[in-house]
Amino acid sequence: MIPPSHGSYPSLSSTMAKCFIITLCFFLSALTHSTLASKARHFKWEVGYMFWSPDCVENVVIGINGQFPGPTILAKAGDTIVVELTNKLHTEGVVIHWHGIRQFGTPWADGTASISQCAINPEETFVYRFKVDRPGTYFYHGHYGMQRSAGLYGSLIVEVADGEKEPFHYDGELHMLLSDWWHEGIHEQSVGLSSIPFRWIGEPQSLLIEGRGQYNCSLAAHFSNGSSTMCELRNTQCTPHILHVLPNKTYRLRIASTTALSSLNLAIGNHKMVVVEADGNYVQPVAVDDLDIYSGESYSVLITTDQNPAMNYWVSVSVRGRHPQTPPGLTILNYHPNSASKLPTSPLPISPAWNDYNHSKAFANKILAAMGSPKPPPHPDRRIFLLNTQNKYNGYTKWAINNVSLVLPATPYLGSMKYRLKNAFDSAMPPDNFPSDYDVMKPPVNANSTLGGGVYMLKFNSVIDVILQNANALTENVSEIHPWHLHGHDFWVLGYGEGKFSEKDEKKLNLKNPPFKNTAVIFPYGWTALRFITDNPGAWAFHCHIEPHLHMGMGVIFAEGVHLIGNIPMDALGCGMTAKMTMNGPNP
Ligand SMILES: O=C1O[C@H]([C@@H](O)CO)C(O)=C1O
Repeated sequence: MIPPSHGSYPSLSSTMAKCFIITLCFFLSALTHSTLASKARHFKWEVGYMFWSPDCVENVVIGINGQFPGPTILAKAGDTIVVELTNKLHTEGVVIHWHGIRQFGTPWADGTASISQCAINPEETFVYRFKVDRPGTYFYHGHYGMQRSAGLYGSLIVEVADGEKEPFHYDGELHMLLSDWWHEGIHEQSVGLSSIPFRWIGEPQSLLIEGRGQYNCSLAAHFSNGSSTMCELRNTQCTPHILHVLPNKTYRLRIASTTALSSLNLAIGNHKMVVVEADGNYVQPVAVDDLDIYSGESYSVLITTDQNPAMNYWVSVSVRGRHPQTPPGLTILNYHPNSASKLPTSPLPISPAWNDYNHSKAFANKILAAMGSPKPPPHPDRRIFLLNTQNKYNGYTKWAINNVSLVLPATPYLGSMKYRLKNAFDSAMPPDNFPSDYDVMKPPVNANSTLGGGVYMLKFNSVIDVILQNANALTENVSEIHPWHLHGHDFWVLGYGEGKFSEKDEKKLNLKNPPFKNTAVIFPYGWTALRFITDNPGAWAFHCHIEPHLHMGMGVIFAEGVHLIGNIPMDALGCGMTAKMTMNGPNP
């Protein structure tokens, strides 16, 4: 018998006690596992370019496992998602962001190139492993360059855990992932954005519903003035995604927008929608005729199929907030047993005028937290004002926040902060405010911005307010919509207001039942007030979800408690100074 290397043999009684404890622990852990049967869901994905006709015109898209949009992930709250992602793009890197998933304890799986990880090189595999802790309607998308615009996206639906119930009833579920589509490829688009003279991407050619649109033809041809032809709809990649329903049932329609640019309005002929969820959080049920959805947002609505069952009905998605040059995206609510090809005889449902901002504001103000939702703390520890302006830098057109246009570093923030690498990014903390005499109603007096990659270092477990302040763009009388998305957290949307935020607006803030969201819009010439708690150690992007705007610098980086994070997987560190560090050891 081999003697123990040190100490004496344990006594019989202590062995028995340990054995008892171990058995008990084993028993308890088995019990916990069986009652909370959370599951790991494994996926193997290959991301690559492929020919595809999203709107009946052949183009190049980024697909996953040969599919566009990418596969839908269905999970239950508490599950662990494991995606082994292999980059088959051949000549460019890739990452995937899991939009709305907070990544508690796994900040390196947030899928943001230069922020949470190094882009995955061609032929390399990166494993995203993270928990979906909360039921809701989510999606995923590329977060490198403009790969989201190229079609790198899909749905991520998290159902309630086994044994749990949703706070509302429904008989069936329908999905609508919304996007916008350009015939010009993303390389031409992004070169245009960073050229002198500036070349804007323009409005999309088509709006897509579940990756399907119809260019140069119309499903509703018989309602237009005869100039557009009927679309060829059978068995093509652009065949509309029909919503099949039975009469007299209630359906949960999960809607998410991953548009690159467009703000959208959704309406269903003859059917009201009852909004019950926004960005993965329950809201006070509210009935609406049409619904605004900005890029980065998701909603669930309930619809009741109580209309004439002999008919089918239009589902229509149209552009708001920008002068539309894109026809509405259409599909059909198909009552069984009608044929899906039986087109509705009623005209398209009425969408509000693209610039009816009062309509949009009224909708935004109707979205309130469901009863029993967590309330915001009464006061912030720190308030950050972020002025959104369109600027110039050396003749290039940019977007800037407090006059700083974001440029991402070669080494992802998360790694350089965790390992305290010197000079890995801009050490200057960006400003918490902008000059008090700045006139938000006029183009910038001095349009020159600076470039920066500094970080807002936030105290861990503190309450942060962000006042997003919109302003006039470079052209007079133009102020645009920007939907802002926060990674790693939800925030309370305390309110929307007009003009420049001032002290008197303080009392307008809703501290009673503000919705908890991850994306919130700023209206032209307005402000939006947000509050969140820095409870998630990591480095997190906060940015305009309009992809070309982010590409032009419209974002900031927040970081909190990075010293508390666990070991970052090596595969996330293979670039910049973290790559050197893994070869040579950290800086002294
Ligand atoms: O960033 C943008 O640039 C154009 C325009 O401002 C200049 O062409 C536009 O509409 C944007 O949203």
